[in-house]
Amino acid sequence: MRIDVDGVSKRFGHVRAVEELSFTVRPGAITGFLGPNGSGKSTTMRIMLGLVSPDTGSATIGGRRYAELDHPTRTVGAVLDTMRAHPAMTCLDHLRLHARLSGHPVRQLDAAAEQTGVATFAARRVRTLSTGMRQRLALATALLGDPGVLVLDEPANGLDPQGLAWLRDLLTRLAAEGRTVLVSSHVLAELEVMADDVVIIAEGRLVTAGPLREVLAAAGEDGAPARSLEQVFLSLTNGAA
Ligand SMILES: Nc1ncnc2c1ncn2[C@@H]1O[C@H](COP(=O)(O)OP(=O)(O)OP(=O)(O)O)[C@@H](O)[C@H]1O
Repeated sequence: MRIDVDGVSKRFGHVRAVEELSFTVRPGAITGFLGPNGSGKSTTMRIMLGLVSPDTGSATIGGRRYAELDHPTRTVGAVLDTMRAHPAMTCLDHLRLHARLSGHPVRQLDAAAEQTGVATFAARRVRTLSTGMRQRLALATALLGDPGVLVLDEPANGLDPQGLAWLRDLLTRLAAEGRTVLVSSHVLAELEVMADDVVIIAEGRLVTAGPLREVLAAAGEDGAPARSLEQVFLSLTNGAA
């Protein structure tokens, strides 16, 4: 399923968070979503998930707005920066609760816990988790519905090098299964290794979007591609931070 962001604008008071933003995210690939702090990435992702309504434009998943999806949690899994998990609950109880609320089968819970490594600390209470463990639990929650689309806001946050390698493998596998994977991150070196496509925004507006290789080639000089995604990012978003 494709994600289509079409002419989206959103203001919060006098802050223009997103301005006339349009791009698509294709299935079967990892799309890196980049932009300086405050450039509108989280707002755009929240609009995709129906948590924020745009002033103009629309964000659709497989042609439908989130609120119009027949089975939202079976269609889209999300990791947002603000996962609410009760600190006194164990990871297993947290997953059970979410699975029950959304009507997902128990076998899917087991699969999500295995895939994310949560199975190894399922009996721990949420308040005792490290940042990386919380990220894994958030991902497991997102995967409960076996969704075809994943919208992940900084899932690499707080992961150690092993965690980053694990996340890269997991997302690569999920995309290879034909899922649509949109992932925001400030870890450009990591995104460069795993992303097939990139969408770069600054001050709420699109800077560039397309296959990573083409974006690197277009930003290069004298016929040679740009050296790194970081180089492209810094030159294209210069002064926008
Ligand atoms: N609920 C809100 N009320 C007021 N302003 C908001 C709200 N949500 C976001 N903003 C503002 O909108 C702009 C875009 O914020 P957003 O969180 O979407 O950026 P971001 O690219 O995800 O940033 P970061 O990389 O720092 O997470 C910022 O100026 C932010 O302060």
